[in-house]
Amino acid sequence: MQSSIDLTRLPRSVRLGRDADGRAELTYLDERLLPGEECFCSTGSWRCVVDAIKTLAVRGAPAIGAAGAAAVALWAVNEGARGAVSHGCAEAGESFLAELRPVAAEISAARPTAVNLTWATARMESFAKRLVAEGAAPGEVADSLFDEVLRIEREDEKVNRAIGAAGAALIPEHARILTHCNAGSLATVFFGTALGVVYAAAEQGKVERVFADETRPVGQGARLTSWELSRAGVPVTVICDNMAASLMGKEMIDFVVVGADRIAANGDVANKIGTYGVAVLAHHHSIPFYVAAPASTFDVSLPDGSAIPIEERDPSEVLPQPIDGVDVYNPAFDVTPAELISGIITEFGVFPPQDAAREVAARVG
Ligand SMILES: CSC[C@H]1O[C@H](OP(=O)(O)O)[C@H](O)[C@@H]1O
Repeated sequence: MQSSIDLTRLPRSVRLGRDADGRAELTYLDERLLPGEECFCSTGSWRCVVDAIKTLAVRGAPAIGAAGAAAVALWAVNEGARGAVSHGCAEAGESFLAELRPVAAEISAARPTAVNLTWATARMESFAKRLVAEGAAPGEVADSLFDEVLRIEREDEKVNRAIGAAGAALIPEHARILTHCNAGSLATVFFGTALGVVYAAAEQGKVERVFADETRPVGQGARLTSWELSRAGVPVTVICDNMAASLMGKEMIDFVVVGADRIAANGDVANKIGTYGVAVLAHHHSIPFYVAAPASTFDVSLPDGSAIPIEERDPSEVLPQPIDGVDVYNPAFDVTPAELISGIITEFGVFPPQDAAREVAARVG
C-alpha cells in the first residue's frame, strides 16, 4: 500500500552550527509556541540553552540530551577556549577542564529525570579529558567538542530510524495506536522514538489512526504530537487523558507505544506523568504496551525505578489561577513497572523489559 507519509514536512528540533563570525550557535524550535507558531531561536549562550531546557522550549529526553551536549560546545568554543589560550598547552588544558566541570554540572542539572542529559554531558567531558591527555590545546578541544555534537545529532536520527524499523514489525495491519505525551521528532533531533515506530509503520501502510492523549498539564500530546503527525500525514485524533479507558473498553485501541526518560536496570520506565495509568489500562484490556527508547535512555546504575528522580514542576502548569488555601502537586513523570510493559523497542531490537538493559549494554560495548 502506497503511504502518503511525508516526513520532509517535519522540522529538526535542534541543530548546532556557526554564526557569521564563526561562533558556535544552537538553533532550536521553541516548542512552547507550537502549534500556533513555528519559531526557531538561535543562541551562542550555553546559559540560554539551559534556560530553554528548563522552560520546555526544548524538551524530550533525546532532544535535551543533544541540546545539553550543544550547550557544552557553546561554552567550549565561545568562552572556554578563548579564555585559556594564554597558558602553555598542559596547563591550559587542565585549566580548560577545570572550568568545564561546573559548566557541565549546571547543564546536567537543568532537568533531573531524563538521563540523556547527564549521558550527553558525561560523553562530552570524557571526550575533552581524552583530548587534553593527548596534548590538545583548548582551541582544538573546543573544535573537537563541536564536531562531537554533530556526531550526536547524526547518531540520534540513525538510532531513531532503527527503533522505528524494529517497532514497526510489531504493529498489526490497520492499527489504531494510542500514544501519551510526545515522543516524536519534536522530542528528538529528528524522527522520534515512539512516533518513529508510528512513522515507520505508517510508511508500510499499517497505521489506520493514532489517538493522542492530550497529556495534561503541559499538553505535549494535544499540541505537539497532533501537530507533527498531521504535518507528516498520519491520521490523528486528540483525546483527553481520561478518555483512554473508554476507548480501550470499546476495543478502539490495538497498540500502545510511548517514549521514556529513564529506564532502570530491571526495566522499570520513567516517562511522562500518566504513562503508568495508561500501562495499567492496557494491561487490564490485554493491549500490547511498548516503550521505545535509545540506549542513551538506560541507567543501569539504578537497580529499579524507585530511585529515578522525578521532576516536580511549577504549580502554575496545573492551576494557572492559584486558589487560596489550595495546594498543587505537579510531578512531571511517573514510573511504570516492568511487569506492565510488553517490550522495550531499542535501536538493537525489541527485548523483554527485564532483559533490555543487559541486552543493550552487551551491544553498546
Ligand atoms: C522521546 S522520549 C520524550 C519524553 O520526554 C517527555 O517529557 P517532556 O516533554 O517533559 O520533556 C515525555 O516524557 C516523553 O515521553
